[in-house]
Amino acid sequence: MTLLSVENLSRSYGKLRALDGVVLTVDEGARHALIGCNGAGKTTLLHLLAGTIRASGGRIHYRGKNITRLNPARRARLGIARSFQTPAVFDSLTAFDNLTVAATPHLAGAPWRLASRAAQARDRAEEQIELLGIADCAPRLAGELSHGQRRLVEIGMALVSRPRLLLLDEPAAGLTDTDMERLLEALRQLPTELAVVLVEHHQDLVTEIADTVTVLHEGQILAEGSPEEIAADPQVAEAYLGTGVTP
Ligand SMILES: Nc1ncnc2c1ncn2[C@@H]1O[C@H](COP(=O)(O)OP(=O)(O)OP(=O)(O)O)[C@@H](O)[C@H]1O
Repeated sequence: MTLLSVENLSRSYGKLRALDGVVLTVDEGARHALIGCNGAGKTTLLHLLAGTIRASGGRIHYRGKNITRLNPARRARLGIARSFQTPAVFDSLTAFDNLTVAATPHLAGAPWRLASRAAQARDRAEEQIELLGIADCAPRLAGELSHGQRRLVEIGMALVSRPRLLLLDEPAAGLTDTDMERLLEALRQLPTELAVVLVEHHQDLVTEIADTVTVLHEGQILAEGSPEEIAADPQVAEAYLGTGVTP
């Protein structure tokens, strides 16, 4: 079933068409990767889906509702969560407290029932820490964690809201091999009903995680298919030629 559909989406910066007439469908529970050379428009598309920038044209529908003009907070309340290229965590809080803080705005119940909400937030944080396999990080200050651990904490912060759509911007960027293995394991454990859209340069991660890959080139969709189809697509290879990168 379709969760997200993007029609003719465009974004300009002055005269530059960073994104130009993009059409995209993401099903419930999909694992959808966005790839492309530097400057292809991947992060722009992710920002547009999260609502952190406005579209110059086109529409975004999420669960049948037109969300094109909704701000990020309203999209978050509808179940759209995201991570950033540089992990956005509170350095002076423990990993556990980061997740607890992130869970709090998403809890049901009257805002004045503070004790009950705090307990719920801690339960959610605990559950997520367990699922992501980061119990060793939980009592430590986020500022003292490795880049890869901070990345997992940030993904945990997105997941405690129990989203239906998770947007990940280059989750593997700058990770060591060990952290990469932890990230892959965490992504494999994500709930099957959760849809994930990820921007990623790391080919192994895309092949392992994605069921659909969309290739962006100069703001437009160049190709879409399974990771195997994309790897065999001569147009895609051509687009990457001269960049020193293979898809
Ligand atoms: N705030 C901005 N102001 C002006 N131009 C921008 C802005 N943000 C992005 N661009 C331009 O829009 C185009 C698409 O950028 P975007 O960051 O979406 O590409 P990308 O595919 O994510 O690249 P990368 O892999 O390097 O992160 C680029 O030419 C970029 O320079």
